[in-house]
Amino acid sequence: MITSLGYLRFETADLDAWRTFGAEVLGLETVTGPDENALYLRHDEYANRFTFLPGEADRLLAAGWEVANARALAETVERLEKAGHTVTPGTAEEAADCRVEALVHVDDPNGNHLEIYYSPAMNHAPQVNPYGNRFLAGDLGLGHIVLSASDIEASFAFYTELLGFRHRDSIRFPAATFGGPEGQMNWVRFLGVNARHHSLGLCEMPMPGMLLHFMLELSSLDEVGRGLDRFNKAGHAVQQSLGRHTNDKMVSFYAATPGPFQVEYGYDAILVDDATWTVKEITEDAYWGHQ
Ligand SMILES: Cc1ccc(O)c(O)c1CC[C@@H]1C(=O)CC[C@]2(C)C(=O)CC[C@@H]12
Ligand SMILES: [Fe+2]
Repeated sequence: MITSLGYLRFETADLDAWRTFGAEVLGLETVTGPDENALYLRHDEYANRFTFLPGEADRLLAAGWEVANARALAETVERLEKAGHTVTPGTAEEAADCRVEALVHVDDPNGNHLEIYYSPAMNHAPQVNPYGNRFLAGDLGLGHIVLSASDIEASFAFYTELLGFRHRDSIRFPAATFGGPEGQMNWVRFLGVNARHHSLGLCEMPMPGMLLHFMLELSSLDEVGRGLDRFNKAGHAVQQSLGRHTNDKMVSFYAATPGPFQVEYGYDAILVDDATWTVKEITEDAYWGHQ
């Protein structure tokens, strides 16, 4: 059973752009790591939350998902293999690079690559950033990601039945918005693994699985507002204006990154109690804003 979204690893054709964007716009802390050609960033006590490796393209290489301990990892591997998925152990070098004790590799049914790990290294030096940002992460995980899935049923079953993700809510949107057939409605499904409302969104789209956005949560409206100023000043176009979501109640905006996906920068999301939560369908993505 997955307990949180732990890390993201990217390939990038423009490491310098991410170096500047990560530190100066997102307000993350640049940290050192084993590969001197890579860029490492963090925003809480976890030693490594974001790794960028120089390469040909800009894409998410892996989402790292945490389990409680070695036993939980072994049980998860067994469940995946029993269901017919190929699970490959990570090497010692990969674990060292991700700052975890051990990890395994597996693909979801739409080709999004996951790593499942236990025992992330902590960095106990105070997290420093020039903007006084206090990111809400820790046990809630680094934030959330939204992935595309052409066969959303297969990915939904994979994450909920094999990895313990809980369905929180869904929204329908016209398939034509993203190149699908006229008149058809597609789903976005929101899944949680801890008190964060969603750690994963699955967006039904007729294309190979890829990252659509990742979300970072801050502690105040002013941190989001000052972020908005930095995005605008740095020329990272805001692509959806400030607004409040109807499901997790987060106030956020979406902006371009140096990659072909967006970042959502927000605050004020609710926490979910699994004991009392029931699945909903939301029929608007925002109470206001997000234009
Ligand atoms: C509706 C919603 C609630 C919480 C979130 O964190 C969140 O990112 C969203 C937006 C989901 C959003 C959508 O509803 C329509 C299709 C969208 C725009 C995408 O292509 C990615 C995000 C999707
Ligand atoms: Fe989001």
